[in-house]
Amino acid sequence: MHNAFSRSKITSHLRYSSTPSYRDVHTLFMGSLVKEETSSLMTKFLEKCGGYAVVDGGFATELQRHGADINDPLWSAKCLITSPHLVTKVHLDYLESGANIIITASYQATIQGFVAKGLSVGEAESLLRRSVEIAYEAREIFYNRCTKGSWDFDYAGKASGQPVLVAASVGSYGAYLADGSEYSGIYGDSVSKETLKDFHRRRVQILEKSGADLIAFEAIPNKLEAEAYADLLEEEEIDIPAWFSFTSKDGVSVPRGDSVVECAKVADSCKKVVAIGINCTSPRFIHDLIISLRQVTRKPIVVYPNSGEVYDGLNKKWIKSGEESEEDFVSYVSKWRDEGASLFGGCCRTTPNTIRAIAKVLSGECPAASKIKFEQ
Ligand code: MET
Ligand SMILES: [Zn+2]
Repeated sequence: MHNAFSRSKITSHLRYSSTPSYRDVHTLFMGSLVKEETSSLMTKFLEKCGGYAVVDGGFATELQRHGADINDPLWSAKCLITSPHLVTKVHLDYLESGANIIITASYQATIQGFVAKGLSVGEAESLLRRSVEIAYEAREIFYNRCTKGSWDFDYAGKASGQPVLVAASVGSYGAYLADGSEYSGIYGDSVSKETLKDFHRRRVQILEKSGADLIAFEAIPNKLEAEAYADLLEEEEIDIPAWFSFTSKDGVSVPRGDSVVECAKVADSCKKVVAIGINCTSPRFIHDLIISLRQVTRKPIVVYPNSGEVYDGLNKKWIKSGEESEEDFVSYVSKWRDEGASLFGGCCRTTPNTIRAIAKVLSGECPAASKIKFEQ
C-alpha cells in the first residue's frame, strides 16, 4: 500500500479505472502534491478542505462506548487483536460525522507492548501495519458509500467532497508504560533522549511504510520526547509528514513542566512537521495555548481537546471537574479558529456527535449553538 502522497498510488488507480471516481479525484489531488516540499503538504490539504479541516474524536473511549474492554496495558490497541471490526466501525462513524483526518488505533500499539503480551516481533509489526490498513479500509468503504449515494448526510454536499487523510498515531513512551507517566511526563533520569529514540524508532519506521498519509505524534508530555521525535524524523529520513500534539494541564506548560512555547519551537524547527497542536487537554485551556503556539510558529495549528473531564489513572475513571462546559465545547471552535487554529477535533470522551457539530460550525451551517452531551 502507498500513502496518498505517493505517485505510484495514482497510477495504479488510473490503470484500473476508466471513469474517474471520487477516489481518483482525491488521489489525483494528493498526487499533485508529490513534488511539493513536505512542509506545504498540510497547507495544500487545508486549502482543499476549504481552509479548515475536521479531525476525528476520541478513539479509545469510543471503542469503550461500543463495549470494548480496553482495561489493559495495550489500551485501545488491544482491539487490533480482539475486535478489529469495532476499530473499523469507529473510523466509519467519524468519517460519517465529517472527519477529514482519521487517526489510527496505534496510539498505544508498540512492538514492546505486544511482545510483552507474548506476540512475536513479526506479529507485533503486522498489527501496527494493520492499524493503518483498517483505517484505509474504512475510508474505502466510506468513499464507496458516498459514490453510491447511500449515505445519510447531516449537511448537504459536504461528505461527497470530503478529502480524508489517515494519520498513524504514535503515543508517548509513558503511554506504553501505562503507569501514569503519560500524564506527568516524568520518566526519571535514566530515560534519555537516546532511550526514547530507541524505543520509538522501529514503530515509526513501520508506520512510515504502512501507507499512512502522516504520523500523528499525540499527547506529548515533555520536551525531551518532542526532541526525540524530531531527531528520529530527520535521522531516519522519514518521508511522510508528521504533526506534534502536546498536552497541558494548566494552559501554559506540558505536564513535565516545560513551556508549551519551548516545545512548539522544537516542532517548528523540524521540517517534517506540518502541523503543531494540543490534544487531550481541557477545552478551557485551548484558547491561550493557541495564542502561545502562534507566537512561535506559522505552521497550521491542530487542536483536539478532550471533554474537559479529568482521568483518574488510579481508579481508571473519568471524573467531571465541574468546570467543563459540555454545551460550550463546540461554540469554542469559532473562537479557536479566530485565534489561528485550522484543524479541529476531539480527544478522549468526545464522540461522533462532537465531531458532527464541529463540522457543522466549520461549514458555516450551525452558528455554534450545538448542545453536545458527553457520555456518562
Ligand atoms: N488518538 C488517541 C485516542 O483518541 C489519543 C488518546 S489521548 C490519551 O484514543
Ligand atoms: Zn485523549
